[in-house]
Amino acid sequence: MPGQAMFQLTGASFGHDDQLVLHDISLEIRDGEKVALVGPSGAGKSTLLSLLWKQQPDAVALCPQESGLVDLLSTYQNIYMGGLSRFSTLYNLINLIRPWAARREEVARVARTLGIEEKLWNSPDQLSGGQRQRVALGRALYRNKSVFMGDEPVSSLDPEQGEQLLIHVLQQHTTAIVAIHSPELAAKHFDRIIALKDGRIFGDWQAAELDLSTLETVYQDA
Ligand SMILES: Nc1ncnc2c1ncn2[C@@H]1O[C@H](COP(=O)(O)OP(=O)(O)OP(=O)(O)O)[C@@H](O)[C@H]1O
Repeated sequence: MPGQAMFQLTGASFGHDDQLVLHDISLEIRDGEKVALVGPSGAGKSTLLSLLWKQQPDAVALCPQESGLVDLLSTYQNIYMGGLSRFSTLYNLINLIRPWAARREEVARVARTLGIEEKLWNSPDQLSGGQRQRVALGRALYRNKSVFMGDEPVSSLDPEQGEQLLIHVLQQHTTAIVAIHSPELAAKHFDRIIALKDGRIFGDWQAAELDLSTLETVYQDA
Protein backbone atom coordinates (compact mmCIF):
# COMPACT_ATOMS: atom_id res chain seq x y z
CA MET A 1 0.00 0.00 0.00
CA PRO A 2 1.37 3.47 -0.85
CA GLY A 3 2.52 5.44 2.20
CA GLN A 4 3.14 9.11 2.83
CA ALA A 5 3.40 11.76 0.12
CA MET A 6 6.95 12.05 -1.26
CA PHE A 7 6.51 14.45 -4.18
CA GLN A 8 3.86 17.11 -4.52
CA LEU A 9 3.01 19.79 -7.03
CA THR A 10 0.07 22.14 -6.66
CA GLY A 11 -0.93 24.23 -9.65
CA ALA A 12 2.66 24.22 -10.88
CA SER A 13 3.61 25.87 -14.15
CA PHE A 14 7.13 25.73 -15.46
CA GLY A 15 9.05 26.64 -18.60
CA HIS A 16 12.37 26.89 -20.33
CA ASP A 17 13.70 30.19 -21.68
CA ASP A 18 10.43 32.12 -21.23
CA GLN A 19 8.47 29.35 -22.96
CA LEU A 20 5.90 27.74 -20.68
CA VAL A 21 6.07 23.95 -20.94
CA LEU A 22 4.04 22.67 -17.98
CA HIS A 23 0.69 24.23 -17.12
CA ASP A 24 -1.17 23.97 -13.83
CA ILE A 25 0.18 20.60 -12.74
CA SER A 26 -1.21 19.22 -9.48
CA LEU A 27 -0.17 15.79 -8.35
CA GLU A 28 1.02 13.84 -5.38
CA ILE A 29 3.23 10.77 -5.53
CA ARG A 30 3.36 8.58 -2.47
CA ASP A 31 6.00 6.32 -1.04
CA GLY A 32 5.62 2.86 -2.61
CA GLU A 33 4.02 3.96 -5.86
CA LYS A 34 5.36 2.85 -9.23
CA VAL A 35 4.34 5.61 -11.64
CA ALA A 36 4.75 5.67 -15.42
CA LEU A 37 4.77 9.03 -17.20
CA VAL A 38 3.49 8.68 -20.74
CA GLY A 39 2.64 11.06 -23.54
CA PRO A 40 3.80 12.21 -26.97
CA SER A 41 7.26 13.55 -27.61
CA GLY A 42 7.51 17.12 -26.32
CA ALA A 43 4.56 16.69 -23.91
CA GLY A 44 6.74 17.67 -20.96
CA LYS A 45 7.64 14.33 -19.35
CA SER A 46 11.36 15.14 -18.90
CA THR A 47 10.53 18.61 -17.63
CA LEU A 48 8.10 17.18 -15.07
CA LEU A 49 10.63 14.56 -13.97
CA SER A 50 13.30 17.18 -13.38
CA LEU A 51 10.84 19.29 -11.40
CA LEU A 52 10.01 16.31 -9.18
CA TRP A 53 13.67 15.32 -8.86
CA LYS A 54 14.58 18.80 -7.60
CA GLN A 55 12.25 18.28 -4.64
CA GLN A 56 14.48 15.54 -3.21
CA PRO A 57 17.65 15.10 -5.27
CA ASP A 58 19.54 13.27 -2.51
CA ALA A 59 16.82 10.65 -2.08
CA VAL A 60 16.62 9.68 -5.74
CA ALA A 61 18.54 7.41 -8.08
CA LEU A 62 18.20 9.37 -11.30
CA CYS A 63 18.70 7.91 -14.76
CA PRO A 64 18.41 10.90 -17.12
CA GLN A 65 17.80 10.78 -20.86
CA GLU A 66 21.22 12.26 -21.60
CA SER A 67 23.21 9.58 -19.85
CA GLY A 68 25.97 11.92 -18.66
CA LEU A 69 28.57 9.15 -18.87
CA VAL A 70 32.22 10.18 -18.79
CA ASP A 71 34.14 8.77 -21.76
CA LEU A 72 37.49 9.32 -20.06
CA LEU A 73 36.50 6.80 -17.41
CA SER A 74 35.80 3.06 -17.54
CA THR A 75 32.41 1.39 -17.14
CA TYR A 76 33.53 0.42 -13.62
CA GLN A 77 34.32 4.03 -12.75
CA ASN A 78 31.11 5.36 -14.31
CA ILE A 79 29.00 2.94 -12.29
CA TYR A 80 31.04 3.61 -9.14
CA MET A 81 30.31 7.34 -9.55
CA GLY A 82 26.67 6.56 -8.70
CA GLY A 83 27.77 5.60 -5.19
CA LEU A 84 30.10 8.52 -4.44
CA SER A 85 27.86 9.90 -1.71
CA ARG A 86 28.03 6.58 0.16
CA PHE A 87 31.74 6.86 0.98
CA SER A 88 34.37 9.44 1.96
CA THR A 89 36.28 11.43 -0.69
CA LEU A 90 39.56 9.65 0.06
CA TYR A 91 37.92 6.23 -0.06
CA ASN A 92 36.32 7.16 -3.39
CA LEU A 93 39.63 8.34 -4.86
CA ILE A 94 41.34 5.08 -3.94
CA ASN A 95 38.50 3.02 -5.34
CA LEU A 96 38.33 4.96 -8.56
CA ILE A 97 42.05 4.39 -9.19
CA ARG A 98 42.70 0.96 -7.65
CA PRO A 99 39.40 -0.61 -6.64
CA TRP A 100 39.33 -2.67 -3.48
CA ALA A 101 38.04 -6.18 -4.01
CA ALA A 102 34.75 -5.61 -2.18
CA ARG A 103 33.81 -2.54 -4.25
CA ARG A 104 35.00 -4.09 -7.49
CA GLU A 105 32.83 -7.14 -6.80
CA GLU A 106 29.85 -4.93 -5.93
CA VAL A 107 30.13 -2.97 -9.16
CA ALA A 108 30.80 -6.15 -11.14
CA ARG A 109 27.62 -7.66 -9.70
CA VAL A 110 25.60 -4.67 -10.93
CA ALA A 111 27.27 -4.93 -14.35
CA ARG A 112 26.58 -8.68 -14.45
CA THR A 113 22.89 -8.11 -13.80
CA LEU A 114 22.86 -5.68 -16.72
CA GLY A 115 24.81 -8.01 -19.03
CA ILE A 116 27.82 -5.69 -19.40
CA GLU A 117 30.33 -7.31 -17.05
CA GLU A 118 32.73 -8.02 -19.92
CA LYS A 119 32.79 -4.28 -20.63
CA LEU A 120 33.78 -3.29 -17.09
CA TRP A 121 37.18 -1.92 -18.17
CA ASN A 122 36.08 -0.35 -21.46
CA SER A 123 35.13 3.31 -21.66
CA PRO A 124 31.57 4.25 -22.70
CA ASP A 125 32.74 5.53 -26.11
CA GLN A 126 33.71 1.93 -26.92
CA LEU A 127 30.18 0.69 -26.24
CA SER A 128 26.98 0.44 -28.24
CA GLY A 129 24.04 2.75 -27.49
CA GLY A 130 22.23 -0.01 -25.61
CA GLN A 131 25.35 -0.86 -23.60
CA ARG A 132 25.85 2.81 -22.72
CA GLN A 133 22.28 2.96 -21.52
CA ARG A 134 22.94 -0.06 -19.31
CA VAL A 135 25.99 1.67 -17.79
CA ALA A 136 23.78 4.67 -16.99
CA LEU A 137 21.25 2.29 -15.40
CA GLY A 138 24.08 0.67 -13.44
CA ARG A 139 25.17 4.04 -12.11
CA ALA A 140 21.60 4.70 -10.91
CA LEU A 141 21.30 1.23 -9.35
CA TYR A 142 24.63 1.70 -7.54
CA ARG A 143 23.26 4.80 -5.82
CA ASN A 144 21.30 2.37 -3.67
CA LYS A 145 18.30 4.63 -3.11
CA SER A 146 14.71 3.64 -2.50
CA VAL A 147 13.38 6.04 -5.16
CA PHE A 148 14.18 5.64 -8.87
CA MET A 149 13.49 8.28 -11.50
CA GLY A 150 14.20 7.38 -15.10
CA ASP A 151 13.74 9.17 -18.39
CA GLU A 152 13.21 6.48 -21.03
CA PRO A 153 15.76 4.29 -19.22
CA VAL A 154 15.38 1.25 -21.50
CA SER A 155 14.59 2.97 -24.81
CA SER A 156 17.83 1.84 -26.52
CA LEU A 157 17.52 -1.81 -25.53
CA ASP A 158 15.85 -4.58 -27.47
CA PRO A 159 12.25 -5.08 -26.25
CA GLU A 160 12.88 -8.30 -24.33
CA GLN A 161 16.00 -7.08 -22.55
CA GLY A 162 14.41 -3.68 -21.93
CA GLU A 163 11.44 -5.30 -20.23
CA GLN A 164 13.65 -7.57 -18.09
CA LEU A 165 15.77 -4.66 -16.92
CA LEU A 166 12.73 -2.50 -16.26
CA ILE A 167 11.35 -5.29 -14.04
CA HIS A 168 14.70 -5.47 -12.24
CA VAL A 169 14.85 -1.71 -11.66
CA LEU A 170 11.27 -1.66 -10.35
CA GLN A 171 12.03 -4.54 -7.98
CA GLN A 172 15.12 -2.76 -6.62
CA HIS A 173 13.27 0.43 -5.69
CA THR A 174 10.28 1.02 -3.43
CA THR A 175 9.10 4.04 -5.38
CA ALA A 176 9.63 4.73 -9.07
CA ILE A 177 8.67 7.46 -11.52
CA VAL A 178 9.60 6.57 -15.07
CA ALA A 179 8.97 8.37 -18.36
CA ILE A 180 8.30 5.63 -20.86
CA HIS A 181 7.21 5.57 -24.49
CA SER A 182 5.62 2.13 -24.52
CA PRO A 183 1.99 2.15 -23.30
CA GLU A 184 2.17 -1.65 -23.07
CA LEU A 185 5.11 -1.60 -20.65
CA ALA A 186 3.49 1.21 -18.69
CA ALA A 187 0.23 -0.70 -18.26
CA LYS A 188 1.94 -4.02 -17.50
CA HIS A 189 4.54 -3.01 -14.93
CA PHE A 190 3.36 0.14 -13.14
CA ASP A 191 0.63 0.77 -10.54
CA ARG A 192 -0.28 4.20 -11.80
CA ILE A 193 -0.06 5.94 -15.14
CA ILE A 194 0.06 9.70 -15.56
CA ALA A 195 -0.40 10.90 -19.14
CA LEU A 196 0.85 14.30 -20.21
CA LYS A 197 -0.23 16.09 -23.33
CA ASP A 198 0.77 19.63 -24.34
CA GLY A 199 2.20 20.22 -20.89
CA ARG A 200 -1.00 19.34 -19.03
CA ILE A 201 -2.16 16.25 -17.18
CA PHE A 202 -4.39 14.43 -19.67
CA GLY A 203 -5.10 11.47 -17.41
CA ASP A 204 -4.05 9.96 -14.09
CA TRP A 205 -5.14 6.36 -13.69
CA GLN A 206 -4.52 3.28 -11.60
CA ALA A 207 -3.12 0.81 -14.13
CA ALA A 208 -5.56 -1.87 -13.01
CA GLU A 209 -8.50 0.37 -14.02
CA LEU A 210 -7.14 1.32 -17.41
CA ASP A 211 -7.50 -0.35 -20.77
CA LEU A 212 -4.92 0.18 -23.49
CA SER A 213 -7.40 1.81 -25.89
CA THR A 214 -7.93 4.65 -23.39
CA LEU A 215 -4.18 5.05 -23.08
CA GLU A 216 -3.79 5.20 -26.85
CA THR A 217 -6.05 8.28 -27.01
CA VAL A 218 -3.18 10.20 -25.40
CA TYR A 219 -1.24 9.80 -28.62
CA GLN A 220 -4.07 10.72 -31.00
CA ASP A 221 -3.74 14.08 -32.78
CA ALA A 222 -0.46 14.66 -30.98
N1 LIG B 1 16.48 22.88 -21.82
C1 LIG B 1 15.48 23.30 -22.58
N2 LIG B 1 15.45 24.55 -23.12
C2 LIG B 1 14.40 24.98 -23.85
N3 LIG B 1 13.31 24.22 -24.14
C3 LIG B 1 13.29 22.97 -23.64
C4 LIG B 1 14.36 22.44 -22.84
N4 LIG B 1 14.03 21.17 -22.48
C5 LIG B 1 12.84 20.92 -23.05
N5 LIG B 1 12.40 22.00 -23.73
C6 LIG B 1 11.10 22.09 -24.44
O1 LIG B 1 10.08 21.76 -23.54
C7 LIG B 1 9.07 20.97 -24.17
C8 LIG B 1 8.88 19.68 -23.39
O2 LIG B 1 10.08 18.92 -23.49
P1 LIG B 1 10.32 17.60 -22.64
O3 LIG B 1 11.71 17.15 -22.92
O4 LIG B 1 9.94 17.85 -21.23
O5 LIG B 1 9.24 16.62 -23.32
P2 LIG B 1 9.16 15.03 -23.29
O6 LIG B 1 7.71 14.69 -23.12
O7 LIG B 1 10.09 14.48 -22.26
O8 LIG B 1 9.64 14.66 -24.75
P3 LIG B 1 10.43 13.34 -25.29
O9 LIG B 1 9.46 12.19 -25.16
O10 LIG B 1 10.70 13.69 -26.72
O11 LIG B 1 11.66 13.17 -24.46
C9 LIG B 1 9.52 20.78 -25.62
O12 LIG B 1 8.83 21.70 -26.41
C10 LIG B 1 10.99 21.08 -25.58
O13 LIG B 1 11.42 21.63 -26.79
